[in-house]
Amino acid sequence: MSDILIVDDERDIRELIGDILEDEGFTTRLAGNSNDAMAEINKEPPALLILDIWLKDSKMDGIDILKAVKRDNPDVPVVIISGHGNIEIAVAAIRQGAYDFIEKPFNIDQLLVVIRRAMETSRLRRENATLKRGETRSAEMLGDSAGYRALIAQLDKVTKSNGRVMLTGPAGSGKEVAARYIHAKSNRSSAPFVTVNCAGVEPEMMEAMLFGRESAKRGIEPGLLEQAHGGVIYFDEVADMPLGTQSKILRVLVDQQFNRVGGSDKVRVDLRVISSTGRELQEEIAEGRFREELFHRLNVVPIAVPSLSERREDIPMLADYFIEQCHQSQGLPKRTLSDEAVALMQTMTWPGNVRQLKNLVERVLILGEGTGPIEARELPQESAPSEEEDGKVILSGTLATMPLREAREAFEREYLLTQINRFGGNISRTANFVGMERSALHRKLKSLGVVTSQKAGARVARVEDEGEEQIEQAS
Ligand SMILES: Nc1ncnc2c1ncn2[C@@H]1O[C@H](COP(=O)(O)OP(=O)(O)OP(=O)(O)O)[C@@H](O)[C@H]1O
Repeated sequence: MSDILIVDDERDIRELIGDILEDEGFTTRLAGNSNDAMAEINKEPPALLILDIWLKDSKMDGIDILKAVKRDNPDVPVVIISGHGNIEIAVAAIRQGAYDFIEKPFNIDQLLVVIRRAMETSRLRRENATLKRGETRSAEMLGDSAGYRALIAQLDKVTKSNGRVMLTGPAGSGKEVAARYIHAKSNRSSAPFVTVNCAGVEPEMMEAMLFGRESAKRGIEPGLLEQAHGGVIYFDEVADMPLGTQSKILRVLVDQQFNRVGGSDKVRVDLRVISSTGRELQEEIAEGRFREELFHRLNVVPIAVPSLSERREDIPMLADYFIEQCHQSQGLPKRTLSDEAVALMQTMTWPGNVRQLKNLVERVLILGEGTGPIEARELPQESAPSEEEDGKVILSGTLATMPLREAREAFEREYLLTQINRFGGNISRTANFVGMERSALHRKLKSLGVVTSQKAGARVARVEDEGEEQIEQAS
């Protein structure tokens, strides 16, 4: 597909451009007014449209044609030809979705560079759209909890604007999924969504990757910014962007244009920028690791993505969804979750958030026992509470699956056994510490089936009906 439609009311110009492009191996069609142009487009949308802004003897001017094309054939790149001194109109055209503009009088090399780049970007965009179709399932966003619904309400508010969004939240909470949601619901949804993994790229490679490269030997290699033209660029973990690159990105945000590495021509891009961070950017600024000016430019609309522990109600729905995904993509058994397994999952700590849940589901399905419901014993038992959870009670897996009365008894038994052994079996000190009368503690221990005994010089506390020593030796 290398068919280019050239629309210009000056016959000499359209024929000149046509001849140049034919010499370069493109097929061209020509139109001298808006009626002919629209007829050609409706007959067969071209691979590229070169469009003069001012069209004499026409019902529509170039901007009207541009709008019609962007409405009906948004994938067709449009290069505007503008008369000298009409730069504002050309910039307005870019806002309407034109790919780029060239000013009359133009030289042939300049024209060819712009056209090749437009064709290349359009090809990448089609490829990206194909990839995206395959990816849409994984970008699906699920939930029904209050925290999730509040997030969706905020995301919905920003989809129709062009405002820069900063998504904050812990690792694996779904920041990228949220960014893809904004893109999919915006009027840029048919244009690319390009992720820049700021943490995963060597600082010295970052600029070539973002801005592209230009050299006599290898020609033009468009970078990610160019590939995202018209769409969304997502800076994942923006705090990891090297300081030098931060300054350059700041310039791009101010000027809306940049040079490729090794190139002298300015490249213009129309982008919506979404960034994410799991770190506190104010701290990074205070430490001199993040540029404050860039922060203010990127942080126009801050949106917090809740951690999984702030939206525990969503866990069953998410787990079912991941089971279905594993079944579809890897043929793993489509198991259900037992009530105990759900209760355990809803009380566990999830430092890795939704990603951790997804990985856990996959692991259980791979290693699991048969095809029946997933049982609590197949899930990892909670390790010691982390420091972050300081002061918060972490339920052990078994406790979480019991009715309150039993859970309370189990807790009291465990708690008192621990205290008695901590105080070397001394009931008075234990009673004093736990805040009970000595006699009341005795009665409590009895009702819980805990006996204390002197053995080998140390007092040990154990649960009577299990007949098993809970703690081998008190200190
Ligand atoms: N609401 C959701 N519904 C369905 N899947 C989700 C949801 N949130 C996250 N996921 C899945 O969890 C995984 C992690 O999500 P994502 O990559 O968006 O997190 P992140 O916050 O961007 O992580 P990081 O900060 O580590 O890059 C992905 O596989 C994603 O598909």
